[in-house]
Amino acid sequence: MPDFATPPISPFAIRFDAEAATLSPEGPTLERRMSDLEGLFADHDAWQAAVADGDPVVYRVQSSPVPEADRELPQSITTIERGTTAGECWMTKGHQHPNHQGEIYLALHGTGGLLMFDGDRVEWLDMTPGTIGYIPPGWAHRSVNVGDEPYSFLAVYPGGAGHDYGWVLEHGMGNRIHRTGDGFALRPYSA
Ligand SMILES: O=P(O)(O)OC[C@H]1O[C@](O)(CO)[C@@H](O)[C@@H]1O
Repeated sequence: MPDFATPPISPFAIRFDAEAATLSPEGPTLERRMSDLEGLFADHDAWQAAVADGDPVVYRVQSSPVPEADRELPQSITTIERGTTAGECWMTKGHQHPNHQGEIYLALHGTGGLLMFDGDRVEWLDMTPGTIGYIPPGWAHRSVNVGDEPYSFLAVYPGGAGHDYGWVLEHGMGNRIHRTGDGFALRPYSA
């Protein structure tokens, strides 16, 4: 499996294939299965049943070789499979940057959304191919697949930003995203 490069890194070109949703050269690929999303779906029994029933891959993150190290600027492509758990759309875990730094996402394929929460205000951005979603410092962020096919997006973020998953478990994300007969709906977090 490819590794991250070790700083100091010499300048290099990264081939971005938006159609194939790939970065080349490749760094590591992270796979998140249903079991990795413990405590995040509202219906714990449905989550547990999905884990028992094959523990499906919910999303994959393919990185370039640029590491998550201070002052570096890593990139990755995340692909979230289509699916729901008790009606809740499949999504990333979501995280806060512990030292509050911004980030951008560029939607590549499928239909998704970017849910952001600062502990008080909640924001939702529709993400369709070509949309850049800007995540300001201090906003926890989660991507959601609300469409009928896999949803892919490119992320570019400060390497020292970090991932605080505990913040999301403690504070929630403000809303939950449910599939409905004709699309999707944002519902209060407790629902
Ligand atoms: O870290 P999470 O919440 O599982 O989400 C994965 C996504 O977030 C990132 O860590 C960037 O914020 C990417 O690598 C990937 O797009």
